[in-house]
Amino acid sequence: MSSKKTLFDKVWDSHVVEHIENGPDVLFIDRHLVHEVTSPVAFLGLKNRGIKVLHPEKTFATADHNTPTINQHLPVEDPLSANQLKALEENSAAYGISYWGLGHEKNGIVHVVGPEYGITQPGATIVCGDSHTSTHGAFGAIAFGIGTSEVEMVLATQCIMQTKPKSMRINVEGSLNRGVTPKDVALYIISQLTTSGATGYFVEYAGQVFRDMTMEGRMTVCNLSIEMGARGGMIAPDDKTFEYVKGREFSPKGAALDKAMAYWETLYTDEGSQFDKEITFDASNIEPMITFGTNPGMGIGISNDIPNANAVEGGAATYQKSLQYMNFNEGESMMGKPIDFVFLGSCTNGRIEDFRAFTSIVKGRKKAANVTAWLVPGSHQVEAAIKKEGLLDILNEAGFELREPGCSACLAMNDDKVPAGKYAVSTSNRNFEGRQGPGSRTLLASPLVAAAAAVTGKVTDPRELMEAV
Ligand SMILES: CC(C)[C@@](O)(CC(=O)O)C(=O)O
Ligand code: SF4
Repeated sequence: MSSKKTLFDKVWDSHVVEHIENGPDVLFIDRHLVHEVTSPVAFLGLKNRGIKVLHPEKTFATADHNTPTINQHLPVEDPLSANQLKALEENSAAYGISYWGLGHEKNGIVHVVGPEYGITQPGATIVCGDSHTSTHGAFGAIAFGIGTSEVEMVLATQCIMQTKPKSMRINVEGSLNRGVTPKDVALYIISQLTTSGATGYFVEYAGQVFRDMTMEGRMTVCNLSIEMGARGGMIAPDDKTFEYVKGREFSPKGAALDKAMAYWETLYTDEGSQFDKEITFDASNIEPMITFGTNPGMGIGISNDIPNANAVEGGAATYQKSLQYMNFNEGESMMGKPIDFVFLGSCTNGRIEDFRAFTSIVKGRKKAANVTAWLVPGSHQVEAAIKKEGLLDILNEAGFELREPGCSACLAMNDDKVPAGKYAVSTSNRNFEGRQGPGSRTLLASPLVAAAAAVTGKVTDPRELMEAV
């Protein structure tokens, strides 16, 4: 048995409380993030069994899915949303869990505020009743989504039973071309692997492209791991990671930080470690991406034409159904297709870096008259940074308004829904049928592509609008 270990092995093995013979491992969970959608039934389970939350100090709740993104100071009108939010507030109070509800200065999308407040740390195990929990892997944590019954298990025991996934390393070597963002890297990888290409694996992203990325960019990539079926995704922590984490409210300080750093600096894959699967891509092959179908794997480089059915895994019938829903045809170019909505936000691309990118394109231009644009910061910290950096003035000048934090139009669980038949260029992570509202048609893309569409009113290559370098 080789003593060489992958990053994933190191973190996983250091959290195994018990191994069940021919069964799963029992993992200790360092941080448990909670939101209003997948927690009510879990808390009810605790109540029915008369047990309490074992580690409330390791559990953090925020409201994000059902929240309106305007007039958050007013009562929530939608009765279902109001009930969900009220239940989370009451459960958090009953079980002694910190709750960042509507109007709280720390409120925001769960996968945005976790890192912002230092809850997310290298080498930790982090779970949430949400498949985009993989976001936190950007810090070298093992972070993954769990179901409601597992939420209850973690609340009660701070542990979870998990079968160890296989390990995959995805390398992207070289440097990104102009106009290519971390979102494009992720959509490109998913288009190559398909939505099931990493099923059963936990992925480590490695190579120059990820080393060169900011923490926000790394979070975007890890966030999308689930969209190729992976259990999670992670990137080895480095000085960029440590600088991001240090000084945040819940990150270690003083001697505790020195101790943590000693552990964090061991978090890398040993030279010569073996992965169950390893794939390498060349960054020079990646251009701005856009999806044309109804799963995140149905993406193409923006200058390419929609591929024909037999070129696509999953069968011609499924593919045709998808094109029918989108009212697109094989062989068509995406460029120039008229769009109706633009959504900048979500746990994938709702951070300050995303608003900087969007603003860089719309600066000095005007929102297209036929476009409804929703610009939704991932948190109040992002909102404050947008204002502090003067981005809001530029956005307002271009005809855009900034909303208040929340999941918003990423999914149709709040007031922000895209009407049936309308096309939305969206910086979120899912383009399933009806994801943004019944009959809505989602084109997943980067903040640059979203901005280019917002000012032209149609699918546009952002490189045509970028300052010549
Ligand atoms: C549906 C919602 C709760 C969710 O956050 C769930 C998830 O990501 O698992 C999503 O974005 O699909
Ligand atoms: S922003 Fe979208 S993907 Fe992320 S947690 Fe909210 S609903 Fe889920």
